[in-house]
Amino acid sequence: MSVPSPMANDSSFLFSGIRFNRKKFGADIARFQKKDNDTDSAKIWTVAEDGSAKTREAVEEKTASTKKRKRKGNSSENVEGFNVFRNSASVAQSSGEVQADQESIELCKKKNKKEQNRQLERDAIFRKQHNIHVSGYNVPSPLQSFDELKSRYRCPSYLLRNLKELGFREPTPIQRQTIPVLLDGRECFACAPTGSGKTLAFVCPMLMKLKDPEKGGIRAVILCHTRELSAQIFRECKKLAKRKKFGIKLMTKSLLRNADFSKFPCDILISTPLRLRLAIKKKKIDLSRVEYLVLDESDKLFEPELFKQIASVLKACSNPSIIRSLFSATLPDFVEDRARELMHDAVRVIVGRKNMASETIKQKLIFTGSEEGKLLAIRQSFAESLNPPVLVFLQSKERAKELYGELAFDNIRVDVIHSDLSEQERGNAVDNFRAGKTWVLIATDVVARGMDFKGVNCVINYDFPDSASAYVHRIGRSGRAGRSGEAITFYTEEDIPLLRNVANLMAASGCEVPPWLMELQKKKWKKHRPKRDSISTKPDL
Ligand SMILES: Nc1ncnc2c1ncn2[C@@H]1O[C@H](COP(=O)(O)OP(=O)(O)OP(=O)(O)O)[C@@H](O)[C@H]1O
Repeated sequence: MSVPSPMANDSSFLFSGIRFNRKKFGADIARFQKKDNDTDSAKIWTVAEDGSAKTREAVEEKTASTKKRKRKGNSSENVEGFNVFRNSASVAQSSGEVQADQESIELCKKKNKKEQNRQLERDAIFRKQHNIHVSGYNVPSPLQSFDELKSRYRCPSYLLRNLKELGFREPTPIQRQTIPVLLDGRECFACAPTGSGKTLAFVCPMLMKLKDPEKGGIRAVILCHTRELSAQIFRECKKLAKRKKFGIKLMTKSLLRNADFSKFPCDILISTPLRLRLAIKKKKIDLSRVEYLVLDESDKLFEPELFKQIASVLKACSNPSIIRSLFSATLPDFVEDRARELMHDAVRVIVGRKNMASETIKQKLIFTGSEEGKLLAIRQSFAESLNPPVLVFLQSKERAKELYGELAFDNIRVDVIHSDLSEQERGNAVDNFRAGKTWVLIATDVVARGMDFKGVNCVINYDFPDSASAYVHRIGRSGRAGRSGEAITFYTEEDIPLLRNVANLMAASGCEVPPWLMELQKKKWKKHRPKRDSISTKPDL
């Protein structure tokens, strides 16, 4: 079939292969030309640089010169071009013309379909290589590289430069898939291992979508469960937004107390649910313009004690075109169910297997017999080979304080973090650990999730974790961003019923587990916080 040049007559190329009586339908041609010179329908078929006729999409892909358009609508747009003309009452095409017309549409559809299928195959292979699993309608292709952010999505150069300066050469699997999903305006819930770059996976598309700073209210909200994690995400946002004057705010105690939220220009607000709920209730903060909402560590946020606060934030974010996304390294079924209820047409993205520990962590179980045995074991381990930074987790703040009391006088730089400390003290503990001033940080689960302490060599579960997700998140403070790490879990008699559960998690992430452990009976996790003997060796006063 020959393709007339689009230059000869603006409408002629629409009817390639059709004999058309121009004299008879002159009036309609004139009307059509006038109206649709610039519409999508008039540009469905165009001539590529090599002179061949291609769909608009194919040419755009090749030259990457025009702005991204919604793919969804393309096929209907194709047909619409013809419909506009056909519906004109004055047109009465002969049956031959109609047939040729339809053949041309069919051919075009077939070509499109073939190319779409090929792309789907390429995407499936690429996802398999990167262990990405998706479900949902019409999931966009994963990113091959950060450069594709520019060619496919016109990523501004400040952001590409910042990515480069931060040393991010290749997107991680979760970034490869969720960035295009969010840039396509789709809601999503995502699960990927600890330390796999989920923060960038939601901050990068958010900055791209916000485009430029504005002063008309709060445009994006990131919620996470602790102040420490909020502060960390705030810093990451600032680094990624460098050279662009976005209003990025952290909901601190003083902001909550002093800010006039009626005049609050803010592009991105990062907060814990509790503080944002207080701001909604007491300060009447307006979230009705929020376009993007991220729930980080979403499974934690959906737990009963935080859900009430989350619910009031979700309600206040009343913009009907809001894009919401959920991220975590653990995604229990009840959170998936909630996500499906909450979101429209959401895409589900899982990297690796759901709820799995990172494969870069060497995991060990040590039987210590008693509380005394634990203290002996940790001292011995530090004496033999203390390789800081080391994080030690305990099941309660009381026990964290007790262990700190024991180790503070050994010759190691040790600190403690728990919820009884002030915001300032907690911040200092985190900063000193990050700066290498503290070698061993004793902690409760307050820093078990999300915290990115670079280069933690070893995590010690002094007290057995209280759930599978606690285990995955705690040990995930080491072995981040592809680095290797180590995790040691002490156990006593009280923990034996749940030993098999941890053994399963270890085996699933590729660790060697003694066969006898795999033969133990599996028990359903319940909040596992047995009453333990005191750690303190000092006599009671
Ligand atoms: N594309 C990338 N290339 C190299 N490093 C990256 C890349 N993206 C993020 N990182 C780095 O990986 C580390 C972990 O990232 P991040 O804290 O976002 O992990 P996460 O998946 O959110 O972990 P968690 O589940 O524990 O919250 C950070 O130090 C971050 O700077």
